Amino acid sequence: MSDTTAFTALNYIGGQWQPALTGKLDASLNPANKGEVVGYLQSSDQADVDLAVQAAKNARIVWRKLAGSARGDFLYKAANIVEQHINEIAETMTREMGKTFAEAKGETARGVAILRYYAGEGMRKVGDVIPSTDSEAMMFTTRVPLGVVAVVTPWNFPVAIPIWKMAPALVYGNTVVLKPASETALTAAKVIQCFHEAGFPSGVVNMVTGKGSIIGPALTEHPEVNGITFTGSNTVGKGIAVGAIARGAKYQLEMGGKNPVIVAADADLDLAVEATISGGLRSTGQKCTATSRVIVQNEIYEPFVTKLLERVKQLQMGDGMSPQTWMGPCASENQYNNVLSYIRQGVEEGAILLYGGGKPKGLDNGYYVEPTIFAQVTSKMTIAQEEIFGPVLALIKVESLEEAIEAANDVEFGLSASIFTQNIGHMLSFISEMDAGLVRINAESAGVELQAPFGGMKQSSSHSREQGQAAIEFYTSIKTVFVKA
Ligand SMILES: NC(=O)C1=CN([C@@H]2O[C@H](COP(=O)(O)OP(=O)(O)OC[C@H]3O[C@@H](n4cnc5c(N)ncnc54)[C@H](O)[C@@H]3O)[C@@H](O)[C@H]2O)C=CC1
Ligand SMILES: CCCCCC(=O)O
Repeated sequence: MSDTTAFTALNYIGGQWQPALTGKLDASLNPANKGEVVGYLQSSDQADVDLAVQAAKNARIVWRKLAGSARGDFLYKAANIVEQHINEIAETMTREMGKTFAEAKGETARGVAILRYYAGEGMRKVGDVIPSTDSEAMMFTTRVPLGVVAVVTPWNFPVAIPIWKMAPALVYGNTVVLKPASETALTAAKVIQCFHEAGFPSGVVNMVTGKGSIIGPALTEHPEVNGITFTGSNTVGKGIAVGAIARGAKYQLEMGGKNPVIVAADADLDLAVEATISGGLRSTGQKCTATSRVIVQNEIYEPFVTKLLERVKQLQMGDGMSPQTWMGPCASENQYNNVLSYIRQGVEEGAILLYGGGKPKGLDNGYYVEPTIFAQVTSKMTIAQEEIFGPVLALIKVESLEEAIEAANDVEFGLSASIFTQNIGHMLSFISEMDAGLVRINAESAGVELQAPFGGMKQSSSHSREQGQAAIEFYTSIKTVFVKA
């Protein structure tokens, strides 16, 4: 791989880099510097998807017949190559979607760790021996891959999410076709190049880029695609589920969040403030696990808000490539407009704009939105119910802890939730009563660990789990085997 100047990413099909049959390109733009073209991606259509799926189907048998440890060795090689190119991949990520270079490096390092984790999974047991009631028979379970898996991913973690889907899919014997978000297609191409250099057999790993509305359904509804793993918005995810059910394909959805942090009266306020800032505003609030609702007990509301405002005012916005930058721009013009629209709606519905709400001075050349804090937010307001996916925090004041947990649960989502308290009773009540897939005590709502199950409840998920050893449940099918001599 060369430097990170503007370049054109090709599709990767059957072990070959190739242009889309459409002959069309789309531009990938830098949200921190309007008009800067980071590079170009293939604007593919159904015919390109058909080629990729066919290549993945052709590679199935060879790949499945390898031992898990042999498949894992390819992942170890890919991990080493990604690690060697960490700066180039991270810079491409920052220039494509705006997160700071430090965060992009951290995410890429996380991708390396995920690859190594799943490489090791190739050596672990996959079934159980179960005693049959027939004493002359043997019964056991084993697992088989789904076949061809479609991997459809969003722009907010353009390295970690594709890898935490592809690595388990591959080590458990599937072949994959990746469809990355167009906004971060060049970053995806840099990662796929690492898989290419690792020497995966042709057709095991494929990537097709283009408009989600065009090649998304072409891939997820393709009759030769056996499984679909998706992360992104609820709107798109539910559409994928309908198509998958219609043709009996297995699917996995991880979608939106509206994650609360509860600050109890006995909380360590400095810790709670730092976690609210980090969990809510890092990556410009564009994490599905980001904090967006801040539920504070009345007794400490004023000191908490005073500390929060003091800290928010210190945050440095700017181009993610600048070492001074703490928070970059929104990832795209579309995301920027969405966030500003929600801010307007918050004001119109009567929330009090305590801080931010507009464009930071001197940063007109990018899609920047100030860190924004609303007060006097009620649970039924749009900004308390809908996922904004931007640097916007909604403060909700409550009297009791019971009221706090009730407010925390008063949304259709259930991905991640935090509480700050020293009281073990409060912790146990929160763990038991909070309807979320990730519940975190005295820790921010973001920052999941790769070895643990990840996923949401309610409308955040299709209720499977990714990451850790939980991932095997989606990427394989169990066979119960009965053998009589
Ligand atoms: N729960 C989770 O783990 C995560 C959820 N998200 C959610 O995703 C959203 C932001 O990410 P976006 O990329 O904008 O989401 P999105 O849903 O617009 O796109 C996600 C992926 O789906 C593709 N796509 C678009 N239309 C499609 C269709 N009709 N059929 C198949 N694929 C299609 C896109 O090209 C992209 O690759 C937010 O709502 C965020 O909360 C994002 C990251 C993680
Ligand atoms: C798609 C959401 C990824 C969550 C990553 C984190 O909270 O560390």
